[in-house]
Amino acid sequence: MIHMTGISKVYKNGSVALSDISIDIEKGDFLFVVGPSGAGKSTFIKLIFREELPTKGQLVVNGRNVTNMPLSEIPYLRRGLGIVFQDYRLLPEKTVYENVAFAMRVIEAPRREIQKRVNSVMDLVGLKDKFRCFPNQLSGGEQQRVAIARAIVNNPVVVIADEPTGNLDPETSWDIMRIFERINKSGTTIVMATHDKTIVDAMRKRVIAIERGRIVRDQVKGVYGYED
Ligand SMILES: Nc1ncnc2c1ncn2[C@@H]1O[C@H](COP(=O)(O)OP(=O)(O)OP(=O)(O)O)[C@@H](O)[C@H]1O
Repeated sequence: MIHMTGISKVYKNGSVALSDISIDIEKGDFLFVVGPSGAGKSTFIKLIFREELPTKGQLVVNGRNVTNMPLSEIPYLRRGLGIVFQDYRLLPEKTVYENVAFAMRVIEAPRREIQKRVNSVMDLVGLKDKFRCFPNQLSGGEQQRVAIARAIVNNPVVVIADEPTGNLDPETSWDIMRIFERINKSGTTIVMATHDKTIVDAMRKRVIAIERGRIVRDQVKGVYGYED
């Protein structure tokens, strides 16, 4: 599903974000990426959706070699991925319905199919009564639900999330994590960078810890492993 071999990332200013990372993430995995601030977690996530290119190494995502991918193929790579950010990144001038439907319009799905699918994912995230709202009329937790609905509307094989509960209170964070767990139960791979110790310790999923750009721990039913 996602295979990294000897991946390093050095930014233009000389910052070494990742050094010689190798990891295999398989279909259905639920992977937490933890580690101190500045360790390389966001860079790890950004490489997967080709927001950044590795400086060295091989990266294959959903059977596509990301390392030497022409720019014209990036949209096809991203169609197989759902991406969720800490700050939601919804389109402010579009309604909730349009924010979610937009991802399907881009791939020119038929109108009826869009309606059916948007209904179904909005149901899954528990937001059916907010179709006509604009993002600024929603709470942070609700906005993140919309962002998750948008991420999964095209049935991605992998959902990657960078600190999706970073701006949310503990109770709302749990609501969001239960949605991710449901998505994972249907066979979708989840890769999530997080600083949320309580959630990681309670969920006992696969955990990798990154420190100074290296994977220093890879556990099957892992724990957060750092103080808050
Ligand atoms: N665009 C960039 N240009 C230069 N250096 C960068 C860039 N993005 C990240 N870095 C550097 O790369 C290193 C890893 O950063 P990264 O954002 O991946 O860490 P992180 O583990 O996600 O941190 P946090 O938990 O604080 O979000 C840091 O030293 C950071 O300063």
